[in-house]
Parts: sequence; C-alpha cells; structure tokens
Amino acid sequence: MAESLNNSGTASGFSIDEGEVARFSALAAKWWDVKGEFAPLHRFNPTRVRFIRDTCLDHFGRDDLALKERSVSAKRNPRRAFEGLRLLDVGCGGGLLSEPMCRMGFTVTGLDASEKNIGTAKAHAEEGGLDIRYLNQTVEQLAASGEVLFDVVLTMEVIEHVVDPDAFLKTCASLVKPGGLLFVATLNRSLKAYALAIIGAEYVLNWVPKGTHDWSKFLSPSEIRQFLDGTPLLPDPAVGVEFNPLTQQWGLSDDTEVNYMMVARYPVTAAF
Ligand SMILES: C[S@@+](CC[C@H](N)C(=O)[O-])C[C@H]1O[C@@H](n2cnc3c(N)ncnc32)[C@H](O)[C@@H]1O
Ligand SMILES: [Mg+2]
Repeated sequence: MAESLNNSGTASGFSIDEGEVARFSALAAKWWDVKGEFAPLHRFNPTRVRFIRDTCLDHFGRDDLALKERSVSAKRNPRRAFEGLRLLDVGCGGGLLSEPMCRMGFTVTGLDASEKNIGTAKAHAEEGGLDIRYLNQTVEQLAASGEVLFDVVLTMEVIEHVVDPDAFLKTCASLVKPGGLLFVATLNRSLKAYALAIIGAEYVLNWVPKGTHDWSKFLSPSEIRQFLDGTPLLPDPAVGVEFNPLTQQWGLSDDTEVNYMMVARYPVTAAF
C-alpha cells in the first residue's frame, strides 16, 4: 500500500478509517460475485445506474444529442451518450459503477483508498476491454494534485465509511466543475434504517457481513445538505431507494428513511 495511505488522520489521507478500508480490502476478490458479500450492491445497481444516467441525460442535454447522432432515444440506447464528459467515482470499490459509466461514454476515473479494490477493478476492466483510469488514492490527495475538475462526481455508499464526512464531501464537491453534478448515496440515520439495514440485512437476511455498517455513521439528507453549505453546489431533494419484498426488486421511492441518493448541482454562474 502506498505510504501516504497508511497515515490515517494525516492531511493527505485524512478521510480514511483504516478498519473500514481493511474490511473492504479483505473482500476485494468478491466485488464481481453477484451472489457474494456485495450481492446487495449488484441488486440495486440497475436502479442507481438508471438514476444517474437519466439525471445526466437531462442535465447535460444529451438526450437531444444522442437523438441526432443515432436517431434513437438515448434513454433506450444510452451507449456513448456522455462522450466528452469527465466522471470521477470516489470510493469506486471493484468498479461496479465505473464500468457502466464508461460504457455510456464518460471518461472515467475511479478512486479508492484500498489498493486491493483498485487491483480488482483494474483487472475486471481490462478483461472487459474498458479504458478506465483507476487510482489508489484518497479524494484529498487527488484534490491536492491539481487535477482537472470533473463534470460528474459520484460518491455512492462511501460517506458512511469515512472519518470526517463533512470535510470528505466538501473535498468531493471541490472537484466538480461549474455546470457539473455531484451524486451522493448513503443510509439515513433513522430507526427504520437500524431495523432494515443493520438488524435485517446483517443479522436476519445475511445480505451483508455483520459489522458492515455502523448505524451512528449513517447521515440524514439534511446533514448532507448542511455539509454542502458553503460550497456553490445546490442540492436537489433526496430520492429514496427501496427494496420491495413482494417483487424482490429495488426501485426509486419517496421514502428516504433507509437508502437514498442526492444530486447537487453547480450552477454555471456561481463561484467558489
Ligand atoms: C460500500 S463500498 C461502495 C463501492 C462503490 N462506490 C459502489 O457503490 O459500488 C465503499 C468503498 O469505499 C472505499 N472507501 C472507504 N473509505 C474511503 C475513503 N476515505 N476514501 C476513498 N475510498 C474509501 C472502500 O474501500 C470501499 O471500496
Ligand atoms: Mg455502506
């Protein structure tokens, strides 16, 4: 592991909780096992990929472009709709989101604090012939390196695993270019989330290993909004992601009590 990543609490690596990163590293080989420890991420991946795609098609006006270019709706055929746009996937794990984003045409950088995760992600992208730039870095290191800003920054299911979520999110926001978007997904610190995401998913259904989540690190949508105060990004209302036990499917929902996603937009005219 790179030296700078061993120093939890240092300026360069300060968002890292070593115990959390070690837990994900230990599972690095399992990212693409659809029946393994990351099965829940695989199951709700289509819902969040669709949400990101539809939000971006709308925001960047790429529906029209794709229509002109291919004479089919980009919603039906989103292939390469985002050509020319730079996307950063913060805490990319094995690349479950980076890969579909690359397939839709984004120029993707995936970043993770775990060297092993980055190894898995790189190997899987190579097998699939996908050109993704994967970095074993923290978002603080990338921000400090003078990186060109991104049209889209994703931080999905990561913020509940970092040391200082406020500073972490502000650093993620600082990498969004004017006119760009930040996506955040996490779990709400509600009793319902305790019942479903901790007791249900970890202890009753065994969907994820016990100890995957610490309820006290879950965040409410209003906390996410507060973290973005003082940045030029303006958050949309949170959108719930809900599992329907009858259909056994995940989908978008008005209920943000358990899993939710939030989009924040950087207006072109605002200045940091
Ligand atoms: C639940 S996984 C989510 C992976 C991916 N975003 C997804 O949704 O498929 C959380 C990931 O965040 C990474 N991580 C945890 N703390 C981090 C930090 N401070 N900086 C960067 N990555 C971090 C872990 O190594 C792990 O790969
Ligand atoms: Mg999580």
